Amino acid sequence: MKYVSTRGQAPVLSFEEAMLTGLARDGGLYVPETVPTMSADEIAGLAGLSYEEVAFKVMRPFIGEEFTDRELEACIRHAYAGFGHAARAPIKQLAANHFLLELFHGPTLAFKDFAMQLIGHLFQTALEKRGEKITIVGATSGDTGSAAIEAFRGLDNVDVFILFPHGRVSDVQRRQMTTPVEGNVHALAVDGDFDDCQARLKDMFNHFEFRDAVGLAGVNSINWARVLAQVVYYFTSAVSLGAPHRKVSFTVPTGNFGDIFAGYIAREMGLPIEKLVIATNQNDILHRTLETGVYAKAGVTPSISPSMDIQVSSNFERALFDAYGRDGAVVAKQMEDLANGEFKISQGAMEFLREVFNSGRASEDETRAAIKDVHDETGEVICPHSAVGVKVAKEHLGAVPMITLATAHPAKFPDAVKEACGMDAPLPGRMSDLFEREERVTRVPNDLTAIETLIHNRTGR
Ligand SMILES: Cc1ncc(COP(=O)(O)O)c(C=O)c1O
Ligand SMILES: N[C@@H](CCOP(=O)(O)O)C(=O)O
Repeated sequence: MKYVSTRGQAPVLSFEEAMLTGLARDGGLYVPETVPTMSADEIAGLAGLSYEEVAFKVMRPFIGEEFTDRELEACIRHAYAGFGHAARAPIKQLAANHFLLELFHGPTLAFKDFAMQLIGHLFQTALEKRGEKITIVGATSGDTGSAAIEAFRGLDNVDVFILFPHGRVSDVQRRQMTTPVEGNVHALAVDGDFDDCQARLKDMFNHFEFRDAVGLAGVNSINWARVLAQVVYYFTSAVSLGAPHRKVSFTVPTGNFGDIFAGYIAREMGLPIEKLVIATNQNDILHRTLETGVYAKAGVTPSISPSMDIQVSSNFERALFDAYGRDGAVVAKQMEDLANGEFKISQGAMEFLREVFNSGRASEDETRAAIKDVHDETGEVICPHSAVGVKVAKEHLGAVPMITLATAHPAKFPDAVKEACGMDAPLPGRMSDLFEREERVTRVPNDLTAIETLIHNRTGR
């Protein structure tokens, strides 16, 4: 299996190379040259298998010979062993035709653990064989950072630097990043928003002298391996509701477009998904784009679902690449236009996107109302991101079962949850002393040179 860049100018890589490389050297994102498919019989054969067994069958065709079957099996087994639910991604019924896919039973209580725990083990396996040391830099609006730190803390051959927007993540999210004691973990609070953090990260990847000196690697959904690991729960949940004999739809709370793009890949592989619904909060650039055909930045407004406070939605580039018939030059031009604030998508590409994706948005009040309604109707307490999903999903319910992704545990956002439905959302016992632990964080300006200098100094590279 080979991987190509969405901008068409970077070297074609293997899975392992693409995983260790992160952002392509032409600024694009790696995608598989062709997407392997599964027949209806193969999908039907997933019924009754464990999450780990499905993960192996779904991911194996994307992963080259650099990982043996044994190595891949071991990585998958270790990745999910620490999850707090035997099913890993259990499903709950909310209404007759509406289901909630709980993706928050991993160690840091958000869906990011599904991919991050796995790539932690894949990176380790690859780096040990190669005898290499790397510097991971991640940008986070709250959840990717804690999941990355959890997956890579204490490793000798990895330093991990996480850029998060100062004052714009929840207290629980911040403390998950700032309280680990391991010396290879560096939490950096940036004076800016998530888009600034992600832009500085991409600047570092595009600064080849720095990139090569520190051995830069990325674990944001820039990294194809992150997206791949997220494809698995689309299969487990759809099959548990009767796929491939029965179609399903998904609503996905969306920010950086990685999670819903994983659903798109599942659909391309042959999973019978009728609708993939993009659910945005008040930072609704993706919903507006689907409606108008113009991707226009409008500034980020902080919300009660802070992990989705994003305007530059990185993985949308992967969808555009397919929408434009895999023409990297067109994608590169659109991304160049975005630097000036917006780009217009062609009619043909919009038809492609609208064929696959639906969309909706939830205001702050609608998000709070969805938390309350779900609690009143089912007794479940959900997080604000999941509530954005539920609100939008309800507008798209039909004959086909709808699965809404519950992307984080409510305990990560206790204030918003309490205000919305009056319920406390306590942290699980193993984290109950989170607010007594000492924080270690460095405040940094939104400035490439300052951040690169800090990383040079801390790593000695
Ligand atoms: C809790 C939560 N929900 C939803 C999202 C959106 O996911 P994506 O960025 O993959 O669209 C994120 C992060 O982005 C998140 O942390
Ligand atoms: N919501 C994310 C933003 C980064 O997303 P990623 O999937 O590209 O890593 C976060 O919590 O950090």
